[in-house]
Amino acid sequence: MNKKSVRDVEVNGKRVFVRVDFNVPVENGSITDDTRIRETLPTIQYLIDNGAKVILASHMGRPKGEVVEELRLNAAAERLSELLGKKVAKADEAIGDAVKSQVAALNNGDVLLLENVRFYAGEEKNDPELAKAFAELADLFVNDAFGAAHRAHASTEGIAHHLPAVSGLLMEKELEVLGKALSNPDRPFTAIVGGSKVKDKIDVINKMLEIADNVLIGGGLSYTFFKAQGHEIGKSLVDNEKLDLALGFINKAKELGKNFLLPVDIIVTDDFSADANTREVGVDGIPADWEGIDIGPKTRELYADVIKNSKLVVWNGPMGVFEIEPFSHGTRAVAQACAETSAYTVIGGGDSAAAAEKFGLADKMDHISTGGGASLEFMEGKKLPGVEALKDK
Ligand SMILES: Nc1ncnc2c1ncn2[C@@H]1O[C@H](COP(=O)(O)OP(=O)(O)O)[C@@H](O)[C@H]1O
Ligand SMILES: O=C(OP(=O)(O)O)[C@H](O)COP(=O)(O)O
Repeated sequence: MNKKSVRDVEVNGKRVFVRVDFNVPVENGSITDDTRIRETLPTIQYLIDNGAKVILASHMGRPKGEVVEELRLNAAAERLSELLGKKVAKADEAIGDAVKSQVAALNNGDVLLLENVRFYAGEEKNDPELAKAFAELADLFVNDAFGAAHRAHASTEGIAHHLPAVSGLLMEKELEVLGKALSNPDRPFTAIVGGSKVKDKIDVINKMLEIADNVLIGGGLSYTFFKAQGHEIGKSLVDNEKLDLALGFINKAKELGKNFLLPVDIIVTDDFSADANTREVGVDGIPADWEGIDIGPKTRELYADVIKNSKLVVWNGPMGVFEIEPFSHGTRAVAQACAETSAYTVIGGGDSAAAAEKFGLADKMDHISTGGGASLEFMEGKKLPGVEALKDK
């Protein structure tokens, strides 16, 4: 990576403002998945061990500039305390005199978590005044919030204009792994793109057609391709405005000599529920009043084979409605193949990460990104503002 990391600067005795992404799922006040908190431990522990005064900041949810009680970061502070085996102080605000006093009271190695930065309207507007107020709390800015790196907000981008700014260790790891896939992939390189909407995945499919050897398509976005090819798709998900684009991708793959695979069979259903009727059909067999909901067994085998013969696999988006058990087999088969292959496997956050977790296969993957939107934008080849703002090496 060409950006400086926390290891490249002196932190001893310094007040260090660390932007993390503690935007974790919470149900009834309890955190249901603390992956994003655990993944920041190397950076926080490094700073503690090296005598920094650690000031953590994060967003949670989308409170739109107002205080929303359920979106306070108290549960995150408690979980972090447990994981570090050390008291983490929690501020009830993110700027202001009370916070300044709490920062002034920090000893080397102490940790303070500020309140949700999105309680301030200036955060998402990247307001320079708010960025300055954050910067005044610290001597150094460390960005470890890969999950929010695609946002140009006051605590991810603005603050970097007022303080020396470097990456944290999680940010560094994410950029290294995803960056290698983009710039110097081991081959055969297979990209798997699924999920619900074509429009969300256009740029990533386009980029993958250019850099990968195999592009496997699944999930709801397949049906736009099928319709573009003239197949009956019944009530399946479709984006009628993207039919030409879908055909364009098929042609582009041919021109570039890429192996672009669409499902060869499909599970269809007459209702979007666990006890609905289902059938396995070929791509020409979707009944007019049914919808495609998962890839079929032949496709599962075909895709698993490609995955097993790859050296690098990048997966973004489920193959079907995996949240409902009878429609989860395609996504499970892809996850299983990713778990078994000797290829280096990268999961691009979001629903595919949730699926791998649900099937108990998460620890068999080589890298699961902590950023859904961020990893997608990165894989599309876009620049991430939270990274661009950091110091070059
Ligand atoms: N055939 C399908 N029809 C409707 N929805 C689908 C289909 N296949 C997958 N989905 C849905 O797509 C959603 C995930 O889409 P998306 O957000 O694009 O993925 P990701 O978060 O991995 O990028 C899941 O909730 C899944 O149920
Ligand atoms: O959870 C997040 O997004 P993700 O689900 O796309 O990874 C990040 O914390 C960014 O949150 P945001 O999309 O509200 O800016």
